[in-house]
Amino acid sequence: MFATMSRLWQTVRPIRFRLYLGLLSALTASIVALLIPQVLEFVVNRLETSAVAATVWTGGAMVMALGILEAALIYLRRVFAVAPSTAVEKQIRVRFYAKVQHMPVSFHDNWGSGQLLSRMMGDINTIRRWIAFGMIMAVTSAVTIIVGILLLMRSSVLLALVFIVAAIPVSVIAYRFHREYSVLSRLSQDQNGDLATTIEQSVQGIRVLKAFGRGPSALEGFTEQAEELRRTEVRKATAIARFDMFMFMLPELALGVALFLGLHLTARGDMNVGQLASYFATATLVVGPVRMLGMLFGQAVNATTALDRHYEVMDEENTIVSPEQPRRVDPADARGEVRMEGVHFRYADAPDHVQDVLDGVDLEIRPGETMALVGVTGSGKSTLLQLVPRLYDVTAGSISIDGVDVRDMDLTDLRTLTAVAFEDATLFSDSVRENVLLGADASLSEEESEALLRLALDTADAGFAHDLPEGVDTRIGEEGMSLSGGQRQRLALARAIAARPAVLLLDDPLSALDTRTEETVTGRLREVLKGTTTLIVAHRTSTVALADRVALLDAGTVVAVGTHGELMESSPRYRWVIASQEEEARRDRDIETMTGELDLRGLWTEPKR
Ligand SMILES: Nc1ncnc2c1ncn2[C@@H]1O[C@H](COP(=O)(O)OP(=O)(O)OP(=O)(O)O)[C@@H](O)[C@H]1O
Repeated sequence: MFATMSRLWQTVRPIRFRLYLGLLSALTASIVALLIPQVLEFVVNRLETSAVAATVWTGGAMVMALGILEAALIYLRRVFAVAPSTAVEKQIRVRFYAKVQHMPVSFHDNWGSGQLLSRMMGDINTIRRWIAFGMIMAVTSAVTIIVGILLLMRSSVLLALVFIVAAIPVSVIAYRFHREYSVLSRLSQDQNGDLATTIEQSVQGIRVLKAFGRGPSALEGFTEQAEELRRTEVRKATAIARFDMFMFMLPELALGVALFLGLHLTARGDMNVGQLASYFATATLVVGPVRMLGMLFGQAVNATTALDRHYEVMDEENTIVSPEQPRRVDPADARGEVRMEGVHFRYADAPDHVQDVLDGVDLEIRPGETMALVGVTGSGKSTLLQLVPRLYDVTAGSISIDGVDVRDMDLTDLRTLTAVAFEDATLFSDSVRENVLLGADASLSEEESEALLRLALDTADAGFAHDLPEGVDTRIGEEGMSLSGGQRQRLALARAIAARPAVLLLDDPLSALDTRTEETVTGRLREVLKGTTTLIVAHRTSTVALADRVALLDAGTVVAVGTHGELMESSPRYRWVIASQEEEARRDRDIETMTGELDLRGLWTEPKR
């Protein structure tokens, strides 16, 4: 806990001064509150010797003034602590977002999105509450208790000892509570993250769940997860309730014993009435922070857990970064020659006995050439494509563009040189324009951007965007208009084209298009892509036709390279892969026809007589 908290102390460095001021205000407010019993003692003792009215007036005015001062200081504590703590919260959140953004794809393969979401929202919120309130109040309560006990000693050492003795079981109970609650707090926050992942997956996969009638079983699974979290929360609440019970009971017991002893001492004349009154007023003020310390202890444990979870992500090492001294490649002068030499790759979670997905790939794509990548499903085509812009790094061998190893380039340069269109087209909740021009040169003038947008949409046969309710300014994506799979794919393709890269990487970008649209797009791509080196994963023979040459990927290596015609003649394996792809395409077409017939029958209704 202390190591984590001292790390937090480094994080709050920019607002430390204001936190000190907040702490000072809170401490002064507590001391002011502790002065009130001293006034009480003074008033009670003076009543016997001085004029009653004057003493009462003076005492009353002093208590009121101290009360107002205490309230003003509490206000100041909030002013000093709350605003800067929200600034730190924002800073922590932005850094977390930046970290998650910069981490390689392999990091995201391992982390559930719900876990990241709950760390980004819930945990950081807990940390902010600890900075703004918990941290200051924990110190203030501890100081109040210490000063309070010193004042109690001033009234009576014996009676103060009663309080000190009560602190022994409190610390034993607090230690045991800490051990139990830390485990429960971590469990609950992890379960919250898992629950968020489940919600996110169910919302994203709602169509699949509905289409396969898996809604009830998904609900069952979710209910079970929610029940587990509920059980953890109940265990947490029980632990807090038990701890709170002792934190309430022990000070009250101490007060009871002190009252018994105090009255006895006063009756014997060892203590005056003023001292007794002051003792009990101070004791009542000390009891508050003791109880609060219990609550704050729970908050400290929650904050430590939240911080540990936060730092777990922040401490993850980013393996895909720009080298310290990158070799500059000017995207404007790039020829786009791609060379792969002895490329090996295996996913981090692959079992030891499994062969590398890419097991020594050698391939050269000439400047301006369009190369199709063909292979059976799972042969590693998408994986190979992702190695070029370093979404993953090769585990051995090298990939170079224009003779420069991609790992020696600045990442921004590399990702300006390359653009990818994935099969699974991701669009953001933004306008068509913003989505398509996402990777476009930011220095283009408005007219140039417009022209580029038009060219990209035309090439990808995405002219439908102009007919949307607000044309290319129509908001699409999750919070906007829903588009069909083919429309989404065409926009993703337009986005890759608009980036005007030297190396274009297309992961089966036409799979959701019907044959006729695919032909149109293929023809236009041929024209526009003249001069752009293109590596295209092809599942359909019609896409292969787009390519100047084809590479056949099999068992982790490139086993044949040549034109489609050459390979059809020379490679039996290629003929077999193409034949299976055509068979698959024929089956898809049959299914399309069958669906059409079914639709017609469904739509046809008996005319009313
Ligand atoms: N993120 C990942 N983590 C672990 N293994 C993965 C990951 N992505 C893919 N794989 C595995 O790597 C192998 C190659 O997958 P890849 O997607 O590259 O094949 P592909 O040839 O593109 O397949 P398809 O034609 O079906 O798209 C597969 O066995 C797959 O299970």
